[in-house]
Amino acid sequence: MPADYKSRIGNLIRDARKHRGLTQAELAQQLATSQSAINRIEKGHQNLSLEMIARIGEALDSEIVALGAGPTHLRVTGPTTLSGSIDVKTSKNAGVALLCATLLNRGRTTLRKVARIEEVNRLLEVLNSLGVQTTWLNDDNDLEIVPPRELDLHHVDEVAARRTRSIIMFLGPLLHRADTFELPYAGGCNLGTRTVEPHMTALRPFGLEVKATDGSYHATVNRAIEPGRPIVLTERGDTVTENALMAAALHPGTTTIRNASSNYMVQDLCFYLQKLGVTVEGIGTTTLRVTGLETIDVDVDYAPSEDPIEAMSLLAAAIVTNSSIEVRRVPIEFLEIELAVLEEMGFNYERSEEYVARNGHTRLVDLRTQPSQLKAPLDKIHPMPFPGINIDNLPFFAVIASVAEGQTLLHDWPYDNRAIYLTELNKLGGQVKLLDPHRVMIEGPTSFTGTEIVCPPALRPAVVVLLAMLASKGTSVLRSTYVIHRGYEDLAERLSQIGAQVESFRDI
Ligand SMILES: CC(=O)N[C@H]1[C@@H](OP(=O)(O)OP(=O)(O)OC[C@H]2O[C@@H](n3ccc(=O)[nH]c3=O)[C@H](O)[C@@H]2O)O[C@H](CO)[C@@H](O)[C@@H]1O
Ligand SMILES: C=C(OP(=O)(O)O)C(=O)O
Repeated sequence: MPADYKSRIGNLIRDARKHRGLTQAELAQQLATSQSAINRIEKGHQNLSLEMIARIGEALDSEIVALGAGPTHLRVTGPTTLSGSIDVKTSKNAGVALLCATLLNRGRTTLRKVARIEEVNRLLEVLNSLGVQTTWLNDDNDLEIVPPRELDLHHVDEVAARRTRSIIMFLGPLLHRADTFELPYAGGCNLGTRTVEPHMTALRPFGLEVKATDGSYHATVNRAIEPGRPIVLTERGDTVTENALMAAALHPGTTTIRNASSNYMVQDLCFYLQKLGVTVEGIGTTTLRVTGLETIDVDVDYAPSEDPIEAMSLLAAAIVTNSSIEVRRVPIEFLEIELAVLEEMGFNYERSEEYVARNGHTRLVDLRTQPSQLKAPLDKIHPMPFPGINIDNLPFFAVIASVAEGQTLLHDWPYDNRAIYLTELNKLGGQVKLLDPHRVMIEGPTSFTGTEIVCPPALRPAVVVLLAMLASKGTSVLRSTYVIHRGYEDLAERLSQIGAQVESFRDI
């Protein structure tokens, strides 16, 4: 094995091990070898058998070398200047909430222009395993969902379910369909502990009890219990609010939900529930009043709105490459604060008149970015539940701050284990210092230089690395991009259409 191959494989193994949060000694123990052997492997000083590479890949849940239909990677040549126009697609988070909500309806739901992403694919697999028929109708990604008369809750596709966090949103609708059921544990990005306790607070008033054992949630429903007073959420979480809304939608009577999230995906869900005939008042506020129905059996058509996080990603792509592009169909009401901060940092852009999204409610604009000289903001940047900087948009400020003059402090208070992935930018020449698990200090401006990086196991930080690669001099390789496909449809292809040099490949 030539030396540079050994050190490349060693680097991949070291990165994958660190992403899994393992020490060399812990990995060594799993492989029944010594810490010094792992150290030699990672330094590229050790010949490796194919069998050993496969065992390491298994221990790290990351294929180091794949054959045939293995993971996809991206090769990026930079630095790039982007040009032209790009449309924002509909959101992952509304898409998954709406798919779960179709379980409330015995009739047919048609969802328009659904984001065709892996997160949606996993949920479709789970729905199919329950007997739900789902059909992509055309190239516009319109999706038809027809539930069976009786759901088959005994053959849940566990493999698919464990790869998505959204499975947790089956609890709200399913508690009306069965007295007992089991669901596999929720998966998704590796962002630190995210407990289900807030969901229990929201759903206990509907008689739901959940015991977590053997990798599954065992749910039982006591029909004698009904919400007697307002449900007060302990966290203003998006999926928690959605679970409470879905439980309330099939509860005849009025349920009040306080400390509700008023974020974009929650609003899309509320508009869909209204189409189902459910009364929802207070949309866009933190108090929702839902008057549910005994049964719902209607054929409905709904078009979820555009994704503010994808819009932010595309703006960040333009900013980091200092490009003038038009980003169309931006849901401006969910990006206003991000834009205000960017303006403070010196970002120039033009906005079109507002127009209404296909859901008939969300306000959209087209934005034309202009090359701008950015400076660090005076204050730290931190997210808040809506209306605030979106929690999922915070990581994009890391790559934006990297091209701004001065020091920027990002405070990711909600997630215990996400800020660390932003230090991946250092491999491209960035200066991102982890101050503690929640805070990074970024020093700019940076001239990025291309290199090879394994996608961190978190969607937004992985895209942040990709965007920095667009701005990096030379060739970069981003490995194992499934995590990006969880949330973005054809991102590499769409970036290529506006001038990026990105190609997708697999190992042979
Ligand atoms: C499918 C979907 O819609 N996913 C979104 C949803 O996930 P989801 O609703 O599952 O988010 P969580 O409930 O896990 O909340 C995210 C993190 O924020 C913390 N937290 C949240 C709210 C709060 O008031 N206080 C608090 O501390 C939680 O403890 C957790 O660590 O909301 C997250 C936060 O907007 C987004 O990152 C996800 O993209
Ligand atoms: C954290 C995210 O999503 P999820 O809740 O699906 O992991 C995200 O969209 O950035």
